[in-house]
Amino acid sequence: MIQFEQVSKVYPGGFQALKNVSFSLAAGEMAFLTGHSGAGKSTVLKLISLMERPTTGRVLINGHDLKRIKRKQIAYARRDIGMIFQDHRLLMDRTVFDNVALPLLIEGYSMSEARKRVQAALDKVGLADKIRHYPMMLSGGEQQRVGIARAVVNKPPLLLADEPTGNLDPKLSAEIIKLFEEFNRVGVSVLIATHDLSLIARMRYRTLTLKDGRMIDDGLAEEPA
Ligand SMILES: Nc1ncnc2c1ncn2[C@@H]1O[C@H](COP(=O)(O)OP(=O)(O)OP(=O)(O)O)[C@@H](O)[C@H]1O
Repeated sequence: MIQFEQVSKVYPGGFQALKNVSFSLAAGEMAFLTGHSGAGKSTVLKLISLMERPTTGRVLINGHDLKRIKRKQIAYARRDIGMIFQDHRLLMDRTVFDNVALPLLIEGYSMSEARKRVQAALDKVGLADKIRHYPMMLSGGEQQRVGIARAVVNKPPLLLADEPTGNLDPKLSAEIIKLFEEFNRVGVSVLIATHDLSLIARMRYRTLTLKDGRMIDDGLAEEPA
């Protein structure tokens, strides 16, 4: 699904965020990406979602070299990726329905089809009864679940999450991870960037570890002492 081959990224200004990073994530796999602040986790996600381009090396998605995707094709290519952010990036002056429907309406779905899909996505994250609410009326955990519903509403084969539990307590964090597991169980590939090692250790998933832009480990995380 995702393949990094000797990828380096130097940002304008000269900072090298990634150094010769190679790894792959198989279709249907779920893994965590961890490392200290500034280690390069978000940069990896930005390269996959075409928000940044590698300086050297190749990033392939389903065998397609992202270098071949032209600027005009980026929006189309991104439809296959559901993105989830720590700050969920909801439109606060729009209802839950409007927020989740947005990607579908941009893609040109009819309102009646969008309504069905939004309902199904909100059902999956357990928020069907909050469809007319505004994000302000929801708890932090609920807001994050609206963000997840928006990411999955057009059924992308890949979910990328950047610190999705960053603002949540351990119990809510576990619930969010359980949701990712449910999507993974039906075949969606999931890559979750987080610095929360205790969360990862409890999960026993494959964990990719970055340090100063290098991939230093790829295996199961250790339980913190
Ligand atoms: N657009 C940019 N321009 C210049 N430098 C950048 C840019 N984006 C990120 N960086 C630098 O690259 C390094 C890696 O950033 P990145 O956001 O990938 O790290 P991270 O592991 O996700 O960190 P955090 O956990 O703090 O979000 C950081 O030192 C950051 O300052």
